[in-house]
Amino acid sequence: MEAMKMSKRFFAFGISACIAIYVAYIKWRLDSKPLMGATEGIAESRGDKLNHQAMTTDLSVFYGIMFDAGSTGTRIHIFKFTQQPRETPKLTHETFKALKPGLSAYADDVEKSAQGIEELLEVAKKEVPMELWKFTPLVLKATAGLRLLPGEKAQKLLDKVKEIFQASPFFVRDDCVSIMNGTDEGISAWITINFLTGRLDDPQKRSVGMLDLGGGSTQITFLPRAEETLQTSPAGHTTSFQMFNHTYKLYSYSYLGLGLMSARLAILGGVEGKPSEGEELISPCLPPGFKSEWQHAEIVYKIKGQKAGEPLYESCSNKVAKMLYKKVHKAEEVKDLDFYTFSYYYDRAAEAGLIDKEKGGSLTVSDFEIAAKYVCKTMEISPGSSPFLCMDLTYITFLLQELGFPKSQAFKLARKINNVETSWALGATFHYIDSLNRLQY
Ligand SMILES: O=c1[nH]cnc2c1ncn2[C@@H]1O[C@H](COP(=O)(O)OP(=O)(O)O)[C@@H](O)[C@H]1O
Ligand SMILES: [Ca+2]
Repeated sequence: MEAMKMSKRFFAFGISACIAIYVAYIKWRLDSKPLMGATEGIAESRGDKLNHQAMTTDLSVFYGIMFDAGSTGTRIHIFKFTQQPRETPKLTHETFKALKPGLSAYADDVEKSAQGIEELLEVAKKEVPMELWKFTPLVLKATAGLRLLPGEKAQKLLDKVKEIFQASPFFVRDDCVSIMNGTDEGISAWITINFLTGRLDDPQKRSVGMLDLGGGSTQITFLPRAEETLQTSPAGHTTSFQMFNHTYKLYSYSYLGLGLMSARLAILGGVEGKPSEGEELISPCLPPGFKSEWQHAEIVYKIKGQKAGEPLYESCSNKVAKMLYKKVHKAEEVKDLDFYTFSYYYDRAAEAGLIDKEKGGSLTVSDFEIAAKYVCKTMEISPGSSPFLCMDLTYITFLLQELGFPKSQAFKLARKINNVETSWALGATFHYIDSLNRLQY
């Protein structure tokens, strides 16, 4: 149902507007590569005649501000676009700043959420020239953290942010603050990665798939080549949208509760939103004899490792396999496609020393498995400084296989491409600017 509504919404962007904007994207991508990061020397239009409608006509410089209210943190992305008269816009720069914890951490003290939002807005004020503030769209989209909160609590947080946004000097519409649905999240990230890797200009060119592992939810999005994939997908796992005179039918699904932090809780045997009241959560994935506290979604849990028996990796994988049992749809086709992985896939690979923290790299499912076995083995002797690493790597190893990836499958891990964060934020900004442009017609 959600995906159906989503597809309609995407269609509702308007076919003509979509074609226009994506022709612009494609030309922009082609033109922008050499310009990435090189913003100096570009004349900035600062006249008072600037107005919102002029965004795609007269302006030589414009900006878009996207807040990502994730379950573990809030991040601002400030995108700078340049556009010469009668030419297509180019993405020339991104400014990024992240704060922890996520917005959902303030569910019981909404006023406290203001400080972080205001701090990030200050970054935008520094970055965007003052005379462009009132033409610069400001948007916040929340993901799993707010999806997992009771509706009323989430709404209060959104209302607070909206109040702050409306008092800001930026351009805000009524829809400036919202909870994004999981399919939009996956599609937006898919657009980002295919845009940044230059695959959006040619529908014949093989697109790449996208895997995002957040704190609360995880997404898989790809463009199936086999009709069978679409036909055999469960309801709600496919969606379509119009792009560059082409209808893209994507496989996109977001698993709420299978983000890494939510998965930890499930593996520990806890229930989201319910304190365990003095009771200890004992896990076969934690180092034997290890005892500590773990905070998740504002609740502090007492946690403990199970007594040594089986090797840690063995006992942990049994638990993880049970936790994931029948929760994830295996799409056969994924093994024939190239995928980029984001967020915690990247962070945990970097923490385990599998990739360079800055440069990223390429890894197979087996690499995660070998690292999991190695880390779990070392933890049998000493918990070390990352007591969750055995659990996290084991979970990633199993999740990837549950999603249908064979052990030999290689993934690309990139935090940034051309100095732009690989996240759903850029794709979602495209959509938003597109919807603003539509208002002109
Ligand atoms: O734009 C980004 N740049 C770098 N890392 C990001 C970005 N967005 C999310 N992450 C990473 O995502 C993970 C947390 O996911 P998040 O808090 O977004 O949960 P959610 O997507 O389930 O709401 C962390 O590893 C965080 O570093
Ligand atoms: Ca996220």
